[in-house]
Amino acid sequence: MQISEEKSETKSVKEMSMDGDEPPSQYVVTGSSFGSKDSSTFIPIPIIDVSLLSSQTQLHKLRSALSSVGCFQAIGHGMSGSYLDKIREVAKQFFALPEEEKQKYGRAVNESEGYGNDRIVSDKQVLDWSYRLTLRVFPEAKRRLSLWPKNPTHFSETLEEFSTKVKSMMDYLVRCMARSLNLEEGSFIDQFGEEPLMLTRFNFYPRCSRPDLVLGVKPHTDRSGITVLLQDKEVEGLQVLIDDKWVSVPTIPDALVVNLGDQMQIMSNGIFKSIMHRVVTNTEKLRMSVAMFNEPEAENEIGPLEGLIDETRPRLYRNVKNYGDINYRCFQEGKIALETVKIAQNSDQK
Ligand SMILES: O=C(O)CCC(=O)C(=O)O
Ligand SMILES: [Fe+2]
Repeated sequence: MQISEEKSETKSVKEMSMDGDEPPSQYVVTGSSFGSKDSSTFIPIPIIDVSLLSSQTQLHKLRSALSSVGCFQAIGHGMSGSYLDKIREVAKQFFALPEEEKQKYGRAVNESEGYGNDRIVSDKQVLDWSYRLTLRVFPEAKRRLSLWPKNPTHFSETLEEFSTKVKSMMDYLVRCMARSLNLEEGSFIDQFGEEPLMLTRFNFYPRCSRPDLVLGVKPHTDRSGITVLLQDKEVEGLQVLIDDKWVSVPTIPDALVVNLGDQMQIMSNGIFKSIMHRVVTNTEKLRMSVAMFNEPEAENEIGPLEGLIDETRPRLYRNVKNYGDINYRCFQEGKIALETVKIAQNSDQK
């Protein structure tokens, strides 16, 4: 089997994109899961100024954003627009390399790190119209440097610096999230353990002739604690599900999108919401994004914080270890991971 898992007789997503081909059936999303964007209602995505999170007003805004929609656009995070452009440029240079060059970092079958398309787990799986380069950045000792591109030459150095900055932003945000709930600021961070994980994913979405049928990424929630996403500077594509409507997340060049992931939903006993999101394709322009995910150490047990459980809000989730594995198994079985760790509630407790 080929490393990329694409059969040699079939065209790659990139070739189909360039030729404007009708996408093959494996990429076509059918049924109600596709939905359509409801453009009749405008639902703004909250904007939070990270530099102001020492104030109660901004903390309140953070809590309200996370407990209603589960995402926000972060500004005032200390990374300038020109710095973020440098990251976008490195991603662009990598994806522009010839396919053989990128395949030097190809994801092996059954591995999650490296360059390639979807990991294929079932015949019925609908494929995403995208390419990704996934790399673990923390803990440092677990980096697989053989998969870190040598081309462009400053790739590793740029990724190292960016992930260090995003890590400290994430740690700060997770502390602020605890404070926004009137908890000790280390309450969530403690559950991440001594050596929390952090993963980067560079996403590349070629043009697609049928955006009405094909998604860049299917609807999902992130398995992370939180996710920080650098969007394309110009091309929109990310949509979040709010009140059953798909809402586009506007591109703000200097902002970083913060999505709450499943593990923070568990730790916050369901107060914070892990946001359902997807990426749409378009006929005109290719799109790129860089996502960073933090996660508790696999062997650390996580669970709802005691301070967030009482008679009016009973414990919603059991304690779990290695949620990443649970999430992956559920994906293979077509189950929703968060549902499998939920504690059944008596109706009189609700
Ligand atoms: O490309 C995007 O905007 C989002 C990507 C995403 O949801 C993911 O990588 O988990
Ligand atoms: Fe995501």
